[in-house]
Amino acid sequence: MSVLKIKDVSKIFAGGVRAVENFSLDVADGELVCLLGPSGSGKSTLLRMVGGFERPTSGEMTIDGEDITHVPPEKRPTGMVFQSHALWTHMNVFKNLAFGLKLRKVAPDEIKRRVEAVLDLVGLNGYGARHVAKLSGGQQQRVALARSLVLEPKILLLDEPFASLDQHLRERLREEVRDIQQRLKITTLFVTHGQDEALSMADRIVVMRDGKTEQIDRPDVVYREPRTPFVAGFIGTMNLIEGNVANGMFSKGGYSTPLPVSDGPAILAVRPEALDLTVAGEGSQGKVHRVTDYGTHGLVDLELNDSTRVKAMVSHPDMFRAGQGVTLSPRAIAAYRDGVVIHRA
Ligand SMILES: Nc1ncnc2c1ncn2[C@@H]1O[C@H](COP(=O)(O)OP(=O)(O)OP(=O)(O)O)[C@@H](O)[C@H]1O
Repeated sequence: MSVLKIKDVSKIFAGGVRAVENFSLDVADGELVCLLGPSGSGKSTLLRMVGGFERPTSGEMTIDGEDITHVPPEKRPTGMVFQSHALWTHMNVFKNLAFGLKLRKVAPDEIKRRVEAVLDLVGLNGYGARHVAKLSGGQQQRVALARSLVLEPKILLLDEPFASLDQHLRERLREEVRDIQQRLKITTLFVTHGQDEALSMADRIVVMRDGKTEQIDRPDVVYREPRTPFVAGFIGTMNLIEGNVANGMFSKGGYSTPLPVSDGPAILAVRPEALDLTVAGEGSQGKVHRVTDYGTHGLVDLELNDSTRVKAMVSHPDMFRAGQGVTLSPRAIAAYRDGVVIHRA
């Protein structure tokens, strides 16, 4: 059953910036949905509208069937964790967490119980008396998460909460947050522009571009069946080869492959891991430009005859060297025309 319903929501800022346009999404109970997209695609604006920090220009939002479109943030059953965590640095951890509960007139012993439980949940057991300013970046971000969770929101809103942390810590916190989210079964909207984050955490991903939805699907589906060339190029590494189709053959720079679609321009999409290379003298379709050995696998950068660059993942990089001619055999392809998929095999 869906808890959060966003229906035809738009936000046009003063000056005419269309940050979000006719956006609709239903989020199921306990689901974690990632809003993924490049900078400026409207992710934060959308999240802020759900949290009540920004007013939609049009459209409506409901939580458990109740219209929240114009309800102020503090009256919504949502908890938001911002990129810059905005903790009260003059207070200790306990006071940071207790503050919201006090405002809600929760009894002191109940406050103590809830704060301790949530500190335990985020791995900060015993940190209550510590001053926030004396904590590491990762610990501060855990306190920020705890401060939202202690109010037991129906919906947790996370706006790039790990953006300021180093890669290693980011990966650890990502796993911790996913664990906590699944343990509490808390419905969560998570903004990120990191595809790894979205692919590893989300039940579903919303790929956004220019304030609009490009695709809403499970991570594996977004990866394997991107609906548009934009999604194909944004998620993971993808070769997007712009060429032409004539009589059922796609060609580009000396490379050609059967493609059963009508004549005209097409973009061929092939993942590096789905492209087999064979060393060939005569009749080669491309030339090896560079080989990188990553130990577990290799990556071959090659050039088609017209200088189009293509990447292929290989299991034996030592079989290839710069300057060699190769032929290309894709094992899985998709083709796009006019921004939509026209063929998949
Ligand atoms: N208060 C504002 N006034 C005017 N324009 C704004 C305002 N806030 C955001 N915008 C514009 O709305 C668009 C969407 O911005 P938003 O911050 O939602 O994108 P985003 O996808 O979250 O980007 P990022 O990943 O960089 O945070 C951008 O063009 C931005 O410049």
